[in-house]
Amino acid sequence: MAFELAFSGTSVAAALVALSLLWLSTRSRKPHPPGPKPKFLIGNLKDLPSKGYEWVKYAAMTREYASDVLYFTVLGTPLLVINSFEAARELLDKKGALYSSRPRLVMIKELMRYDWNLLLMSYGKTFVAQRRIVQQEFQPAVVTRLHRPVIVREVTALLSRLLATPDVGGPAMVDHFRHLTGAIIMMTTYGHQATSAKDRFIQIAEIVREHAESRPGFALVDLCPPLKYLPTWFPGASFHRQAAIERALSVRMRSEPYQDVKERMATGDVVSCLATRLLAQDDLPWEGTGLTKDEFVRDCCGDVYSAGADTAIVAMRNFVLAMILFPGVQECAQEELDRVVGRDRLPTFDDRAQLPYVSNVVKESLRWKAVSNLGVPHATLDSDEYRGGYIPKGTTVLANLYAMLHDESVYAEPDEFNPDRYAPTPAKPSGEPDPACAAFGFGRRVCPGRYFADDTLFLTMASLLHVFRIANAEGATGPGAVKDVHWSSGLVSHPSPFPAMFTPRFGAAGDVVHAAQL
Ligand code: HEM
Repeated sequence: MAFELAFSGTSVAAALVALSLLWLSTRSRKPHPPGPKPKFLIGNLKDLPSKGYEWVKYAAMTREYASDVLYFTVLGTPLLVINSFEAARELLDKKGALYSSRPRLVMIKELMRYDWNLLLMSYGKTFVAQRRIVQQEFQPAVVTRLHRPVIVREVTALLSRLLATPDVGGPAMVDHFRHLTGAIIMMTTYGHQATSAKDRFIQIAEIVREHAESRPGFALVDLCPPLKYLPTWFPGASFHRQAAIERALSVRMRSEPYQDVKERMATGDVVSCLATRLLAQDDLPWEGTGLTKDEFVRDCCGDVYSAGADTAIVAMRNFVLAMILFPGVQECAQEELDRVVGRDRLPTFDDRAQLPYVSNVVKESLRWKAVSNLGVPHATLDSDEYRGGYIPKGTTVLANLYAMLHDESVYAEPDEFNPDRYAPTPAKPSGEPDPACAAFGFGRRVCPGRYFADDTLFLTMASLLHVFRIANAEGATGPGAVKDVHWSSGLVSHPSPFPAMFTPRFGAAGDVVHAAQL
């Protein structure tokens, strides 16, 4: 594990004293779930997988310790890693009330003051109130009525941009998808039309999101919280300066687009969006949160971009990669689209029921490469027991979504991209399980944006497949057509950049897209 902070001998000494006390206070005589034996003071610090692909290494440890849950202590902090659907259902779903908090995360939440954000917020009144609002706003009926028209418009705009620049290098592809998801989220949340991926609000949100997302919980101050009391001038306490910069950015991220929509409301130049709807609502559950109504609405709006933009971009990039590497899948999906949609219009949401194969491509994209391999860490609100193993209060819990979505006993040949696996067979009348039951997390923290995400992914993937043949930069497809793609660690696993080419599949493709834009 790479510490992200510089630290001096003095701060290490201070940390050691604090750790000894912590170590003594957290030792338990009860047996914990299986895992490597902890060492004095540092616990299992050296046993934790590092240097990338941690999810694969945790999955391998499950075989080594013959247990689907693994227990570690890291500098006094307990950590539980869940490697199977069954254990995730037992603990995170069925005992949701116990497993629904988030870890302390000193650097991000206490020093960067990102504690206003739902994704990282610990259980409490503000969490319950904010979660209710975000959940209501992104439930299926609201997504269908309010958000689908925005998705349709922005997906059509993406097709038009790709017709103009069919050959997209890795970074350009990210920009195309960032423009798409950013424009959808900025419009649904603030009624703001983003005209490029360089939009000012998208840019600020991106910087903040990148900082918050990169391996939260693994800065030295997270592993040894008493370090946060070191004065700013103290050798090794440079994290305070870093946190101050990021704190200011985080304030801008949630304040500037919100201020902007309120100014537009004052002049009457505004379309209905999350901010206007919430501000007009009399029964918002903000009381008891310690915030004013204005601050509460501002924070609910701020939640959406930070949790929703990058996740969808990564799912889309993984899909493009799969379409290049598995051309047979691409052809089957295009055959279905030609049959159901024809070649004189674009696919719509109403077509979905007649497009089972394309719908299964969406599912398989979320399974083949999980957007968030280790999910967002949960934390226990009280002690618990699982198969005789004691799990203390305050344990950080990682759900290894990769291990669940690549479990060979659940998904045959899990590394293959095979949408047919979801089709019913005599042996498996319901097909293999829908990966949504893990890809979007668990229990009371399950992703509230999952229906919105599913709609966005369906229309984007169906439309790209309908209009374009997707290939590598030389126009080739098949195994080996893209080499050396790596996935990053962190809350979201980004693939490294790879080039792709989007070539119109039929002569009238441009006209069809143009007609849909009118
Ligand atoms: C492919 C797209 C997406 C994936 C794979 C995804 C996945 C996830 C996962 C794994 C979690 C953590 C769940 C847990 O802690 O157990 C989560 C949380 C969350 N997601 Fe998504 N998400 C996606 C898109 C979106 C979108 C579009 C939104 C916008 C509304 C959104 C909003 C949220 C929020 C607000 C949370 C925090 C919920 C909480 O902590 O209570 N997500 N998502």
